[in-house]
Amino acid sequence: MNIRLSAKSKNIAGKWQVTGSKSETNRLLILQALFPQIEIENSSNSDDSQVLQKALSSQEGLIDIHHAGTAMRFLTAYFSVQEGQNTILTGSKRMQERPIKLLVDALRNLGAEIKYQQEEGYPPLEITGKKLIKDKVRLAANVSSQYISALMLIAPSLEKGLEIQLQGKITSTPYILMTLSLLKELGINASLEENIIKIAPFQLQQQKKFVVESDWSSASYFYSLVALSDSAKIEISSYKKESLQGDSSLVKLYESLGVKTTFLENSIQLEKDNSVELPKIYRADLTSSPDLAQTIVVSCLGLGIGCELIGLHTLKIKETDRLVALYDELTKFGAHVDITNDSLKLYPCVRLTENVLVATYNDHRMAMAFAPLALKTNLQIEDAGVVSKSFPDFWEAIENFQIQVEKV
Ligand SMILES: O=C(O)C1=C[C@@H](OP(=O)(O)O)[C@@H](O)[C@H](O)C1
Ligand SMILES: C=C(OP(=O)(O)O)C(=O)O
Repeated sequence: MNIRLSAKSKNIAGKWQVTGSKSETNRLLILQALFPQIEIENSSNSDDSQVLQKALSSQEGLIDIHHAGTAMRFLTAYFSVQEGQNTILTGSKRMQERPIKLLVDALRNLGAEIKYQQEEGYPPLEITGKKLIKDKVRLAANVSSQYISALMLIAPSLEKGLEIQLQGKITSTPYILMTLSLLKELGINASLEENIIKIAPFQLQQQKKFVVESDWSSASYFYSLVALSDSAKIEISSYKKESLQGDSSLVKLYESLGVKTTFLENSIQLEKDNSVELPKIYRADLTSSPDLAQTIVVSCLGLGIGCELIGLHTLKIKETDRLVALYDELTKFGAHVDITNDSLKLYPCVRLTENVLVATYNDHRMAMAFAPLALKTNLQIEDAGVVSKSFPDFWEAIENFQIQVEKV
C-alpha cells in the first residue's frame, strides 16, 4: 500500500502513547525464556517483538523471524543452549544477507553446534542445542553490538557464567549498556570494564517485574515533526529522564534543530523553539545512535540546512543498506548528497521537489523518517505497512499530529 502525505496544519498539537522499546522488550523476552519468573509490562507491540515471542513459544523446528535483526541474533545464542533441541533459524531474503559469522564463531568457540544451511556466514542456521562448558570468548566489537548482547543474554544461564573480551572499537555501545543494566536489575553480577564483560552464573529465586520504557527511536519521528513545524507543543509517553536507551540522546541532538524537551511525570513535552538559530551545517557522530541517522538527515533536508553525519558504518548491514537508500531517496527531492561507507554529507537544499514517491526497501525507518517532511512538501511513501516492524500504529500517530494520510 502506498500513501500520500500532506500537512493539514503546520502548527502541531496533541498527545500520543508510544509502544514499549523493542530493544528492551526483546532482551526481556529472552531473559524471561531463561528465567520464567520475569514479568514484562508495557512490552513493544512491534512485529519484531511479536515474532520473537512466537519463536520462543514455538514447538516447531523451523523458525522464521522475518526482518528482525535482534531476534535473529538473540535466538541464535538462545537456541545454542537449548539442550537436545534442533532448530533451523531463518529470516527474510534481506536477513539472509545480514552477516552473523562473528556471533556464530564466538558461539562455536564456546562449544555450540551451528551449521550454515546455505551461504557461509549468513542465515539460515541449523542449531543443535548443547550445554556450553567454556566460559571465555573473544569477539570483534566494531560490526554489530547485537552479537555481544546475544552472548550476554545467555551468559547468566551458563554453568560458569561468561567472560567476553571485546576487540576493536566498540560500536552502538548504549545497546550493550542496556543489556548490562537489565542483567544487573535482575540481580546478576555483571560488569564491563575496559573491554572485558564479565557475567556471573545466576538463578532467579522470586518473581521480578520489569516496566519497559516507551521507544525512543520511535520518538525521533516526533522530534522531526516538531523541528519541521511552524509551531508545536506535543506530549508523548511513557518516557523518563534516566533511560536505558541510547536514543534518548535525541533530547540533546535536536536542541540545535529547535526542539525543546521538558520531562513531565511520565512523559515528554516537545516544543518548537523558534528562537534557536539553526546551524548552516549540522554535525553529529552517530556511532552510539545509528537508528537516528535517517530521521536527522530528513529533518535537516526539511529545514534547508546541510548535515555531516559520521559513525554510520553499521547502516550498511541493517534492514537495507541505509546509506545507499538515503542517497537514492534524498536525491529524488533535489538534494545533493555524498556518501562513504560510514558517513553522509547533505548539502543545503532550498527547494524540495514535490510529490516524490519515497521507496522504503522493507525498512520501517525509511518510511517513518521521511513522513515528517510532509510539513514542507507533499510526498508519497511506498509500501507504508513496513512501519509495523517497530511502530505498528505510526500512521495513526502521525495523523493525530496534523498530517493527512491518504491511501493511493
Ligand atoms: O541491540 C539492539 O536492540 C539494537 C542494536 C543496534 O544494532 P547494531 O549494534 O547492529 O548497530 C540498533 O541499530 C538496533 O536497531 C537495535
Ligand atoms: C536496525 C534495526 O533493527 P534490527 O537490526 O533489529 O533488524 C532497527 O530497528 O533500526
